[in-house]
Amino acid sequence: MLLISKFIISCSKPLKRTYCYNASTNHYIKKYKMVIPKSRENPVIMKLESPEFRSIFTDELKALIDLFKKYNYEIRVAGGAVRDLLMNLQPKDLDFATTATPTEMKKMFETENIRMINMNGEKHGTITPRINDKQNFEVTTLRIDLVTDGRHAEVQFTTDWLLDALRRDLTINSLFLDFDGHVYDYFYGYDDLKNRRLVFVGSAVTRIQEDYLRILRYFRFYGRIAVETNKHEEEILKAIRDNAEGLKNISGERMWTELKKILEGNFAGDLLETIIKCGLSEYIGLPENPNIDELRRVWARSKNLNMNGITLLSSILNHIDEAEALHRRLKLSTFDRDLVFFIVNNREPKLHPSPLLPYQQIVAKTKSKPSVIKQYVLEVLKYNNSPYLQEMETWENPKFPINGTILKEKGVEPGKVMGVVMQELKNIWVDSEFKLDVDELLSHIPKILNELKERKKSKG
Ligand SMILES: Nc1ccn([C@@H]2O[C@H](COP(=O)(O)OP(=O)(O)OP(=O)(O)O)[C@@H](O)[C@H]2O)c(=O)n1
Ligand SMILES: [Mg+2]
Repeated sequence: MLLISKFIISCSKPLKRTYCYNASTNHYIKKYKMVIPKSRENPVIMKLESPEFRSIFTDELKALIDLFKKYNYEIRVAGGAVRDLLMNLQPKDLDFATTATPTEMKKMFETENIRMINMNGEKHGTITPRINDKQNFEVTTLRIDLVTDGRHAEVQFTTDWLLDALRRDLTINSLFLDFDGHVYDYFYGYDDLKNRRLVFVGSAVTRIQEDYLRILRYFRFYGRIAVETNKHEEEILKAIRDNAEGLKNISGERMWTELKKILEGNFAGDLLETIIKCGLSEYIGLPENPNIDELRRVWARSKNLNMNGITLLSSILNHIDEAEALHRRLKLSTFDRDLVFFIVNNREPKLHPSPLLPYQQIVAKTKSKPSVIKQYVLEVLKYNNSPYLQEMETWENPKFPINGTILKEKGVEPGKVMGVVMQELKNIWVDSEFKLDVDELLSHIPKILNELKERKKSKG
């Protein structure tokens, strides 16, 4: 049933606005109060004409724009892509906002025989048409988030661009761009972008309580935008500290996606320290007593080495149990999980006359993927700012001179036994610092086979 609801909107400006909405949710919301921060009377602030902007106009996008025009709906680029274009960056992905409701969009695309994919977003207003079987566009109806539990929102569709800007996290992410290049900025996001100032739209507390992941998004964008380390507005840090617990219900995967970007961005060491100081550790899988001194050391010596996020994060871990706890909370990928374990186990500098040899031996002995283990070793060398990093980068794993054919000729039966013999010979070769030749290696076969027999016997 379609209901008309009245929403009272109070502003920080003297003006008081009343909005009427076509509400298609199940609830009849009698009164909805929201505070509108200081906003621009005329939101169009400039006309963008950069090469990056021109480059978004694929044939598919042009077809999409024509379609919305034909049906009289407004559509604009929204959020992060506008921010990136204003910084003369090529946006990674384009999000679109429209005045058309999902039902109206579906009808339009069906009439025009345009396929829609991934209908999961419909509830929150997102429809994804695929044009010319080539390009997908995520188009989301303008909305306000009515009821939020810090993760999910119950939404109300609207045709008011200002209200859609108001539900967004940061002012720099609350901009719209039409296809003539007009930038719409209600909450002074462009000024903040120019001043490299990172602030929430209106109240930081409200925005964070709508979605606690925004705490981490804040730090991520700080790394992207700010020019100076840790110049946060006190009100924002307070809002983060006071709402840290909200992160407890956010999924590990989503948090790790954000945290990894923070750790690989600008000011990563300082931001991680701030994150810890704000009391986020216990909710995001970090140790209770993180090793801040080691974090500072690693950051100071290795910040320019393009470390994997895991490498910097490892510095705060005191022992392997803390790496396990981190993985339990953040649900790391196999690569990241094994990397954190590898670093914690191998970060003590190895004392050897040929400093790289112990690492090269680890790579050469591995049963799985030597190229992956080499990457792990490179991360350990970055962690320690080792002068041998470059040498290790160019080092190639020497080719093991024994293969299956040679072993077969020597009478080793194929299958499990051959696998064991091969690995044993490889270990002997690696321990000889890659020096033993084929004949010297083959002379070890009888001993290995004997040991195998003995082992079998003792197992019974
Ligand atoms: N928790 C979130 C997630 C997203 N957004 C809004 O949705 C837009 C798109 O979200 P997303 O693609 O996740 O982020 P981007 O800002 O586009 O950043 P990125 O370049 O990493 O995609 C954001 O710009 C912001 O306006 C938000 O307000 N709150
Ligand atoms: Mg985006």
